[in-house]
Amino acid sequence: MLPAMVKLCCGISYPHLRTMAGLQRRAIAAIGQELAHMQRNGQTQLPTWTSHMGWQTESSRREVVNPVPLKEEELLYIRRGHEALTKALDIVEDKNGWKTELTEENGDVIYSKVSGDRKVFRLETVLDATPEEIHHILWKVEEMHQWNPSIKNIKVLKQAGPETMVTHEVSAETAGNLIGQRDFLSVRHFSRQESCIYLGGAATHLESFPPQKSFVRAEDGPTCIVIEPLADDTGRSHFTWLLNMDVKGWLPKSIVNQALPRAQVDFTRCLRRRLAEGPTQ
Ligand SMILES: CC(C)CCC[C@@H](C)[C@H]1CC[C@H]2[C@@H]3CC=C4C[C@@H](O)CC[C@]4(C)[C@H]3CC[C@]12C
Repeated sequence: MLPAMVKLCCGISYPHLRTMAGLQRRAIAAIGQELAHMQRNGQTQLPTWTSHMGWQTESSRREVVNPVPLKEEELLYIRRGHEALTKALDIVEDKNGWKTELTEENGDVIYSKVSGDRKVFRLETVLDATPEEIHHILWKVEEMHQWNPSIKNIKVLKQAGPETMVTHEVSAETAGNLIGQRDFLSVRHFSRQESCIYLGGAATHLESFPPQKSFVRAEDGPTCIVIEPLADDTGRSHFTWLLNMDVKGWLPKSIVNQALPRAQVDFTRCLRRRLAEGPTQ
């Protein structure tokens, strides 16, 4: 029944899909990835025309020996990851209403705007590394505290396929951090469209990991990082990062709205330094 429904929907929507642009395309790509997962696990068969949509995931292109079927719960996290990414891209791609918050000498520019009930920040900069190199470092979340003093510890609690994970993140209690220590429970998801890399994330819940007394649980997201290669063939990338965070606790908005763009600049400075060190095994 489900495969038949999928086929029917695909057939009806094909002409519309071909004429879509921008964000709509990305949303469709996200749905496509999910279908690709289902297909890989033998849960459904896609019609042959879908091969034109670029819906194969990186891992489905590789030879999978003994693929482990994804559980219901894992599919749920993958869906949440997609959703977070799509929502965050919606925010960054809406060009209206942004104002320049700060401009750094190294080229970082942070823009802000009010989205929903809070201010969100969009950092734009150029990094001296390829999207692959940046992604490689950012996806190894458990190593992030080694090069970034604003992070105390990150643990991967669940892996849902190769592109999605649930993580517990603890920020550090550093002198510059006016907000204080926070912990986060997030779903993190990545997707690749040609040479661009998209990292999305949002706060989530795990019954086995409720908020703890020792931390104020903050909520990150919907958030995203977009990494695109520069067109000039220099191996550099354009880096866009949407910080959309509810830090919780009782803090005046003015303090929070000063600390967040600072945290973004600090994080990016550390990322630059880490990239300059090159790959480590
Ligand atoms: C100001 C205080 C409360 C928070 C400061 C630390 C902030 C900047 C830290 C805490 C958790 C961190 C995130 C943890 C995990 C990831 C996933 C990774 O693939 C990209 C970076 C990203 C998205 C980090 C960005 C920076 C981050 C949001």
